[in-house]
Amino acid sequence: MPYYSTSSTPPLEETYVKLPSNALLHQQNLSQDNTCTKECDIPTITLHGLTSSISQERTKCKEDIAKAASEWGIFYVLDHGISHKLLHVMRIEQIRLFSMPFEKKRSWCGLPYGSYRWGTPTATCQEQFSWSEAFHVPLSDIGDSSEEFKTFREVMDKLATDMSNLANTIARSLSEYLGDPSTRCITKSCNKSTSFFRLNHYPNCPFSEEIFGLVPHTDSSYLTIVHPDKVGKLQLKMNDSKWVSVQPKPGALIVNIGDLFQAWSNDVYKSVEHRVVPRSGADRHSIVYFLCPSYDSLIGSCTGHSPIYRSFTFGEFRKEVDKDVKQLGCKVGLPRFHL
Ligand SMILES: O=C(O)CCC(=O)C(=O)O
Ligand SMILES: [Fe+2]
Repeated sequence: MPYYSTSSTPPLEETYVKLPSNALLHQQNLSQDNTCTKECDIPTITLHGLTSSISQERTKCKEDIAKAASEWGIFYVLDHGISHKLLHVMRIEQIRLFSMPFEKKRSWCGLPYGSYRWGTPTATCQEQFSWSEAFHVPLSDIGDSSEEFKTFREVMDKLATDMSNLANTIARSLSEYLGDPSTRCITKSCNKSTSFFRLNHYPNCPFSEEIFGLVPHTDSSYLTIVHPDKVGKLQLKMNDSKWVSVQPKPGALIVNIGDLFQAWSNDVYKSVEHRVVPRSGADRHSIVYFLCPSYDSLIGSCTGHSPIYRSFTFGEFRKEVDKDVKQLGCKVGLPRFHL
């Protein structure tokens, strides 16, 4: 019987050690300049300001969000309106899901077929491998109606509604700040059924010094909302190419700008490159909501003149990303659409 058939852990180690190491990528990833040396205090936005009865406070909050999105591409939000109890219950369901036998997770687990991913099937070397497993849950289809996943579905559905409202509130604020009449297009084209959740699990890793939990990437969304657990390990790339770590902040969610907002805003808002490093001695979990439009939605520049990227549909973008990942082992993303 293969060792993993009754274990919940996917065969990450067997797969990783069989891959060759790429000396050049290894050097780039782990060189002195690239090593994460410090913690970073990203901006914190208290969202209460957006609904204040005082107009100056609403304007100030909008400005703060836009400033954080353009200078950092990532920020904490407090007063986000998502119940801590709901997030806690979701976390319990998440841990229960990942603790199921690997074979069960792989084969079905009550979610749409293909929701479960582990490692990096397209990796051609160790440096492209992610030491993690994930469930991608499209919100149009939260899974079958079996009794075993009833609570999971109910909690996920409630959280999806709340996350969708939060994501749309932030997206609306960011787009209104740039003052474009097409503002409504963003929030109109993104709804609960076009966005998705990713539940991430980073198992305890014996090679934590030399491997990624999630390889460096930008998100292919308008924006992303992350609910990390207490284990840090999320890192972002600063303008000087140095990696810094973003610690979880009690009560806060982390919002990061994705590629679509960067394209739409003509590079005003930054889709920040980030990665997760695994930890030896502890597992890590995160719940991630990606605000995405329907595949046929056109992403054009809001400025209308001197656009940096050609217009593209979200479907086209995803297709390009999938092709690059298959052929090159990594995503190219927005540079493919540069004019
Ligand atoms: O686990 C995290 O903190 C971040 C996950 C992430 O970047 C992603 O799922 O795209
Ligand atoms: Fe990400």
